Amino acid sequence: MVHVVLFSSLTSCNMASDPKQAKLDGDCRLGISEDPVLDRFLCWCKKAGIKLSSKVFMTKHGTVSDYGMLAKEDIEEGEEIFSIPRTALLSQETTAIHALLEKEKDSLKSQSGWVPLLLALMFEYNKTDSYWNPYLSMWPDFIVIDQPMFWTKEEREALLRGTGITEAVEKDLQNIEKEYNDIILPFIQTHSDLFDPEKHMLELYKSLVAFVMAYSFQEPIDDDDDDDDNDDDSTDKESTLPMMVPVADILNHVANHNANLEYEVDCLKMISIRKIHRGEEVFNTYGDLANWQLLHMYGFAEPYPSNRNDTVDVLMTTIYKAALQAANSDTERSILRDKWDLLCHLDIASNDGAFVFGCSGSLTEEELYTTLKVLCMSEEHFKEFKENKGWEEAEDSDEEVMAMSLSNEGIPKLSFPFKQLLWNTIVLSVQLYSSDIKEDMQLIQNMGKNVKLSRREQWALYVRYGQKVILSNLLQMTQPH
Ligand SMILES: C[S@@+](CC[C@H](N)C(=O)[O-])C[C@H]1O[C@@H](n2cnc3c(N)ncnc32)[C@H](O)[C@@H]1O
Repeated sequence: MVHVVLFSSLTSCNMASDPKQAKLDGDCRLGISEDPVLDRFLCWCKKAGIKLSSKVFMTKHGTVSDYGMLAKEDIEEGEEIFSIPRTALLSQETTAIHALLEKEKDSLKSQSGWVPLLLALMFEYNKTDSYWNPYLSMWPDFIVIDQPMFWTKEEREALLRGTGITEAVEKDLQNIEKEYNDIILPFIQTHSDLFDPEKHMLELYKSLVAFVMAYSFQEPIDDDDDDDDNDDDSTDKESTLPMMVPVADILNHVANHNANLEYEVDCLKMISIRKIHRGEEVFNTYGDLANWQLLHMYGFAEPYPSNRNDTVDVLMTTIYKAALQAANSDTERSILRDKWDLLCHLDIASNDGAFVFGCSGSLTEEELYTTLKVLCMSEEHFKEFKENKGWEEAEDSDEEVMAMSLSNEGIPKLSFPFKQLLWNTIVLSVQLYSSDIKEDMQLIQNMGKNVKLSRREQWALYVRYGQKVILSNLLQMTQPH
């Protein structure tokens, strides 16, 4: 059962554009705070129809990071903590320039799919009388998050080499610049009555991208709806539009979260998924994210070992490299090249893909199992495999068997050639980092004692160490006797 505890209805709200003025209009607020910017936002929330349980409050004090939400009374499992009507969501459909964005939609298509929302944010942010002003004013200039894209290249190399983040950031930076020059700049120059090209610079755009990366939401696609549509592929949605969800985006994340966002027809609701005690922070989940993904997109990582979703990516090309290194002749190397090309052709492996390992084994077991099997198979078997373009109905293509074989229980029981290849692959992967596991372990153990680290160094350490622990366990499991 859902218990709803709402603020009693208060007097009408004067949306003062001066934050200090809002303090005087305390009656209209959806809660009380000592922060005039937050007060003004709370006032806006009430007017926008957002309902907040009287058992919680928003604050910058006592949270894991800046704004967050704390419980001032115990909250039972299944209680509604707040609800947001869909009209209070900021997206390309609710911005004042939605008609223009719709008209120009073909020229605004981009790889990220974020361009219309980013333009909406740019427009609303600079419009002093924007309906969304009290919301967006919470993050002046959007300079809030310290994602690695804002670190120097040298820092990224020194702290994050081997983690997968440096490559992801390089791609992001290239895409941001390309989208800005190819799509955003021509658009704002054409619409100079709405946008000031002097104000809308690449640097602001980069901060906005970072903001959308860390604060926007994407409604999950309902698989049941797809099933109901059964055969009609034309109705299949690839993804939903990104949007800003005021109040929900105040919540911080931990893997062991205590609340979940539910998407209903008219509104979005944050519901507690277990008892939250008075004084505890209300935590949402941003997804089952590994520490490297949290640092890349949100600029933080969970302290080791609290992130149960932690994973490490092993580059697919590393397994190929390991197989080539173990080959004894040009003929063997040439067969391996054929095998690799076929795996890529069949979309089982790729030159920029990765095998993912979590705390209990492989999370990409189908790809890994097939790759191990093909790379280790005899020339005759490979000929057959090639002629069939894969296995039609091989006994061990069964998903459960593969998952079992590549779990932490299964890996030590793999055949010798599989284990040997996996071991060689992990040895090469470990070498990609700029520090070894012992150094990182000592840093973790001495943090707060004789070791003082900056925030960036700390986050990077949690990412590296978590990954190295998974790799080191894999080394033990695959150790050739
Ligand atoms: C959706 S916002 C949450 C609200 C944010 N704390 C604020 O003050 O605006 C996401 C950002 O909050 C911070 N954050 C969220 N969870 C965190 C955590 N467990 N530890 C440290 N920072 C966190 C990160 O900076 C992240 O990019």
